[in-house]
Amino acid sequence: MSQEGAGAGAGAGAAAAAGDRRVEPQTLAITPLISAQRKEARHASNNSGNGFVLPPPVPLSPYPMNSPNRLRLNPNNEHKPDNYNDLELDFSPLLFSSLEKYLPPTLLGSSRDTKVQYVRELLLRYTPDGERNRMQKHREYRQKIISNYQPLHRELYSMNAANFFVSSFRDALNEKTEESFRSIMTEPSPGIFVFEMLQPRFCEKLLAEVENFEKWVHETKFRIMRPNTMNKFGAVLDDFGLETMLQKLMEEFIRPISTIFFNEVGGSTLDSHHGFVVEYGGDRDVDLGFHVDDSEVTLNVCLGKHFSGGELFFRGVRCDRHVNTETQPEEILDYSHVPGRAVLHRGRHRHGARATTSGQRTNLLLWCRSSIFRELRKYQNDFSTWCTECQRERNGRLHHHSAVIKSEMLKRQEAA
Ligand SMILES: O=C(O)CCC(=O)C(=O)O
Ligand SMILES: [Fe+2]
Repeated sequence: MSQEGAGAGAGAGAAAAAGDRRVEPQTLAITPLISAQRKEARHASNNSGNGFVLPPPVPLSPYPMNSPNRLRLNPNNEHKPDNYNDLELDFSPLLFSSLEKYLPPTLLGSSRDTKVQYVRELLLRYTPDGERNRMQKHREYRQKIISNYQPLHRELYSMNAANFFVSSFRDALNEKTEESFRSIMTEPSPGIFVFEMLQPRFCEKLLAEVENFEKWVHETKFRIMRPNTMNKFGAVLDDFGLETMLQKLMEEFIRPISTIFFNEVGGSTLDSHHGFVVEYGGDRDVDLGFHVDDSEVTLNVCLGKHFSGGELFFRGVRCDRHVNTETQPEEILDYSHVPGRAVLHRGRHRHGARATTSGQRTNLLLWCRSSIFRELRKYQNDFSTWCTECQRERNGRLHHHSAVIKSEMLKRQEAA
């Protein structure tokens, strides 16, 4: 969660607390390649000034410089890329397939493994050291958990729509049309969608699995990372083996919905996620402050059990620049969780959760991200397609311009 929003106590991104294995897009910036090449060229022509040519400088990079992997400038648009979705990769599978057409021609026909290795090496070269270390540490952390923790319900670890979802949700997802989605949803406030999603049996099993994991953590005294810096309790599902299932949940179920309702924030290109549960009541967290999520689209489903309180409160969608601007009355929405029922909203829709006043509440959260959207966002400063405040500013500018034009025209008419 980003540390934003009035009164928010949120942390600087879940990545910091319980990092996502996939790398954020900023690590793929093209600029370092250009400057590195320039530096090389400068060194190559280095002359000591006394007639002797200096030996080539020792490369400071830990990566061999003899034959660095490169992409072609002109893509081969005829090439049909492989699908990498089923692989456990440290970068988004979408990156591998979309970069494939830029591979050197000799590699285009090679095995998936060869291509993965080539592209991975290339991506790692542009990943800053700190980020690379963090990724490596997190990989080791997950590996340690997965090789020691014994799951309670193995059937949860691979996607099984018939056993996980209620039939109305499955039917709508078979059709994938706006009409079919609207038929199972309500939209109590613009951009907040509510629908029945999880079967009670699935919720029970997932709750039991989380409990079992926490028991293991307690018994082994394993120090786990919490889902984000705001929640002291809860667990990252991706860290104990549920990553593949949750990635499928995002790609096959949430992305089609987001393509229709959240296209302007990368809904159709969601390619990584952070999946976790939050736990309130009893000796767990009480409430959650006002914040925005580190996601483009957030899925929040209540798993149970019995509780009172814990309402979600929403206060309008804002970009970074406008995150602390005031709420308009029409942006206020309070929502009460119901087990099995999902809420889907933009990550930038400001929200929080009120105190769970009795019983216990556990919710499944899937923060869905789009690396392409994040990359493009860096070059923009007007987000009027989704930020209400940018929209208001834009309307103000348009209004002003048309008023100026009108008065100019009047002046000219009077003068004529
Ligand atoms: O407790 C809830 O339902 C909200 C959780 C949430 O907003 C989050 O974890 O980002
Ligand atoms: Fe949130």
